[in-house]
Amino acid sequence: MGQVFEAQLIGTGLKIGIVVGRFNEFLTGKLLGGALDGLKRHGVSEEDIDVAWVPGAFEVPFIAKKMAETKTYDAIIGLGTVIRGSTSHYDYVCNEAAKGIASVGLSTGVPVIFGIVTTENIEQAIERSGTKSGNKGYDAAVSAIEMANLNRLF
Ligand SMILES: Nc1c(NC[C@H](O)[C@H](O)[C@H](O)CO)[nH]c(=O)[nH]c1=O
Ligand SMILES: CC(=O)[C@@H](O)COP(=O)(O)O
Repeated sequence: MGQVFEAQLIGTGLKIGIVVGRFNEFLTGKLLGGALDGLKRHGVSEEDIDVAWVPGAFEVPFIAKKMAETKTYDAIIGLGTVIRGSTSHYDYVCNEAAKGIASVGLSTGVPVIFGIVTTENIEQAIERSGTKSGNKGYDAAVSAIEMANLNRLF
């Protein structure tokens, strides 16, 4: 076997950008709280975390790209909550957010984490924002630390 690359979950010294959608703010605020908790518990200093609010999940990739292009962040976390309504709007917002986040990471070389909750209804969103299914913001923070450290190995 060749080398095995596996990163530590140690956030000391990492600089992290967070982009969070204001749409459904009563839930995205909880995701942001979870992300901040996850980063700080793993050693990221508060002054090394920058937060940018955008109107909704659709706009997350645009500002994530701006942040990534500064080359000052070790990883960027995109947070948002998209809840299906009665039209096709949901699909457009989710698809662009997912595609955009993936594309920013690949084009800039800075890991961008997909912390967008996409649900069929509000109950599912609440469950993933700090209640029975945990907090997807916290999970995104842990992924950001892992990817930032893994990225340094290549
Ligand atoms: N319906 C949701 C949206 N919609 C707004 C879009 O994200 C965007 O801000 C608007 O179309 C202007 O470009 N955003 C969410 O984050 N969550 C939703 O459920
Ligand atoms: C995901 C959304 O954009 C959603 O809030 C839109 O709801 P609707 O499809 O009922 O307009």
